[in-house]
Amino acid sequence: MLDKVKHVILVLSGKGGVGKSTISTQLALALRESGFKVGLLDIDLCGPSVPYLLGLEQSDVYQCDEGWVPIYADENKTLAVMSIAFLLKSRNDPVIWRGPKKTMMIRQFLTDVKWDELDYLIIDTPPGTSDEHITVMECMRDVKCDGAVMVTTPQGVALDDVRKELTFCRKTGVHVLGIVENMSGFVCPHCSNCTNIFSSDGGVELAKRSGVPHLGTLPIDPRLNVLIGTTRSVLTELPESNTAQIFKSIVKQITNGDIVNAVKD
Ligand SMILES: Nc1ncnc2c1ncn2[C@@H]1O[C@H](COP(=O)(O)OP(=O)(O)OP(=O)(O)O)[C@@H](O)[C@H]1O
Ligand code: SF4
Repeated sequence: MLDKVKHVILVLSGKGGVGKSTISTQLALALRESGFKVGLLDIDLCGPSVPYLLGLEQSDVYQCDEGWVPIYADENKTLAVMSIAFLLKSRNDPVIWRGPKKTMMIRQFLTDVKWDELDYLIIDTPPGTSDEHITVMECMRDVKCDGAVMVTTPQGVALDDVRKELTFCRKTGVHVLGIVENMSGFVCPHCSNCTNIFSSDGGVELAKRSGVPHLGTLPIDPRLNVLIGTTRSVLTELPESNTAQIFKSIVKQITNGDIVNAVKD
């Protein structure tokens, strides 16, 4: 049930392991810190890691007459979380459902979670352009989805996959809000200097060439990993860091509505 949800934002990546779940989670937390009521829906059947990232693995979800009730990550109920992982007996259980069951589960997840009033619902999707992906996109046609934030690393292989993903979005009619380049350079935990280990600015270039906004470039920041297993935001924990400033800027761009309108026009 998305009728009480004002904005829906998908987080996509062409490839696994590029930081999609980390960005979905920190984006949700950053939106919460900015005063919004937020939901985070993890439908990454390949690796549903949101409960792990937020330290909610032991939480149990239950079903009421109106659907699944999400887990609230805080007392004020400003962050509601639902993940496919909550339905697995153990975090190590693989999701071995075949196509139709997976598809049905995703559809149900998009329609049968009892979200309260939310300003933003962030959806962490499976990577790539698989069947599950197509299902998500199809369902999004019926939902007032603002668009997708695309996550990539700066390397060529990841960028190739993002290119495919951009084409996929165009074909399925999902607006692309912009590209976030992740793991671009390494922030030294001692002196906070950022060193470009691999190539850099690949995401920026791709955004420019594709005519899609570049939302920000995040370095590999080992301090982000300290936040794993908590519901703490980089905005409150590392307020002076470049990483926090980038998340702030992404939130600003998403919430001021310009990019939503720019891509829709
Ligand atoms: N900017 C970053 N700085 C430091 N570590 C990061 C950063 N982004 C992601 N990571 C780490 O990289 C690993 C992979 O990230 P994550 O699980 O978010 O990727 P993913 O794209 O969601 O992967 P999957 O496709 O498997 O779901 C995690 O251990 C995460 O903590
Ligand atoms: S980045 Fe700075 S603190 Fe880190 S290893 Fe290099 S000189 Fe030392």
